[in-house]
Amino acid sequence: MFSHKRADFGEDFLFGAATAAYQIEGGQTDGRGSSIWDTFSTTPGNVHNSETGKFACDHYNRWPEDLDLLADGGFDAYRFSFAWPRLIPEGVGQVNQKGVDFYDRLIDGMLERGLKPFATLYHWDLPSALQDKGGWLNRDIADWFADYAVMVHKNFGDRLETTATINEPWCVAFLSHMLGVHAPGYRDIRAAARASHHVLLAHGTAINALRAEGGKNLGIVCNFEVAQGATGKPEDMGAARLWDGIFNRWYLDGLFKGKYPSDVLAHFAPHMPDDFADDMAVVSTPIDWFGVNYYTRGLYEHAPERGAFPLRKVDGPLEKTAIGWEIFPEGLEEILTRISADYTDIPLYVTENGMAEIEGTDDPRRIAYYNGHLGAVLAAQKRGADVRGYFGWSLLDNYEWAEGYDKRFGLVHVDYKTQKRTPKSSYRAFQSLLTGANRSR
Ligand SMILES: N=[N+]=NCCCCNC(=O)[C@@H]1[C@H]2[C@H](O)[C@@H](O)[C@H](O)[C@@H](CO)[C@@H]12
Repeated sequence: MFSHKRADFGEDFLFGAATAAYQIEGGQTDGRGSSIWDTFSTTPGNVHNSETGKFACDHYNRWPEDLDLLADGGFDAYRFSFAWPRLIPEGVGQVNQKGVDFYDRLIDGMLERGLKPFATLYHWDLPSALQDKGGWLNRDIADWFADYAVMVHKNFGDRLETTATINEPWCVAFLSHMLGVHAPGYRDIRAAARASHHVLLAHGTAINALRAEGGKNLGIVCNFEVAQGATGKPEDMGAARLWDGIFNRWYLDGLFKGKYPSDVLAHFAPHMPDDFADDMAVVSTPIDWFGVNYYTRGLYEHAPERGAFPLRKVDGPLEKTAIGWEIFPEGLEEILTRISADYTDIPLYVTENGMAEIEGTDDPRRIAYYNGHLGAVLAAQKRGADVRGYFGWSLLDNYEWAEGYDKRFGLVHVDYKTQKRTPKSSYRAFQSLLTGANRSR
C-alpha cells in the first residue's frame, strides 16, 4: 500500500484517474467520423503489430462499469476526453447527435456517482477531414478548434468541473510532425515549427471563445520531462538545455510569458508562420489552472550529426518501466516547483502520472511508482507549489498509441478478448488511500 495518508495532501485535494477517447472508447459507429489515428494506425509500420483503437476497451458500451470502478475506488474526479470526430464528424459543421447523446449519458453518469468531470477537448484524435485541409499546419485550425470548443461548452459546459483545451501540445506538434512517431507521422522541421505554433494559437483562440460564452475553470495540459546532461561536459549540458527548450520551455514561455524561447526559435525561425509574433497575446491568454503530465527524465548528449537539433537521448542507469522510461519521482517535484516559482501561481493539477508494465494484476512496482510520485507532490506542496489534484494514468489498460496494447498503464487490467476488467493491486492501494478500505461493489 502507500505510505501516505489522504489528509497529507490537503482537505480539498482531488484524486482521480485519467483516460482518453481514442485509447478506450472503440465504438467506431453511430456516426463517428474518421480520425487521423484511424488512418495512421491502419498504415503498416506506424503501430506495434498494426494494432488500432477500433475496439480498444469498448468503453463506448461499457462506460457504466468503468465509472463504477472510479466510484468504488474512492476517486473524486475523472479526467476524460471528448472525441472531436464523434461530436462533429467532419470537424466543422454538422453535429452528430448520437455523439452528443453518448457524452450526455457519460457526464450525467459521472455526476450521479459523485465524480467531478475533468474534460479534455483534444487528446490527439483530429478529424481526418481537417487533416485533409492541412490539420495543424493550417492556421485556420485555430478557428475550427474554437468553434468545436464552443459547441462542447454549449452542450456540456454547465456540468464540467474543468475544461482543458489541448492534451500535450508537444506530442500534438513535435512528436507528431518532427519525430513522426504519432499521427499524422510527419518528419519535417517546417511542419513541426508551424504545428508548434498553431497548436498554441488554437488553444488561446479557444480560451477567448469560451470566455465569451461564460466558460470557467479553463486550462491546458502539458507534458514535462526533466532533461539532464548524459555527462557534465558543456556540450552535453547544452544538449539537455536545448531539449528542455523543445519539450518544456516552448510551452511554458509561450503560454505564460507570451514569448517563445530564443534557443529553440533559432532552429525553428526559418519555418515559422509569417507574423507569428503577432499571435503571442492570444497564445498567452490567461487561464485558470494548469495541467502537468509527468512520467520520467531524459539524459541527453551532444550529437552534431543529428541535423537541426544536434542531440540524442542516452539510456540511463535507473530502474525503467516496461516502456523504457526511467523511474525518477524527484523530477515531478522539480517540475512542479519550477512551474510555480518561475511561471505561474495559478492552481496546478498533476493530470497524468503512471507507469507501464507488460502484464499482470499484481503490480508492486506500480504501487512503488505511485507512492514515490505522490511523495513528490507532497514535497512540491511543501515548497510552495499550489497542487490541487492528482490523476493516475490510467484507469484502464488501454491503446498506448504507437506501442499498441502491450504496454499496460492501467490501475485496472483489461482482457481485450473478453473485455473483462480486473482491479490490480495498485487500484486497491488507491482504494485504501481514498476510502480506508479495500472493497468492491
Ligand atoms: N522523447 N520522448 N519522450 C517520450 C515522451 C512521451 C510523452 N507521452 C506522454 O506523455 C503520453 C501521455 C498521453 O497523454 C497519454 O495518452 C499516453 O497514453 C501516456 C503514456 O504514454 C502519456
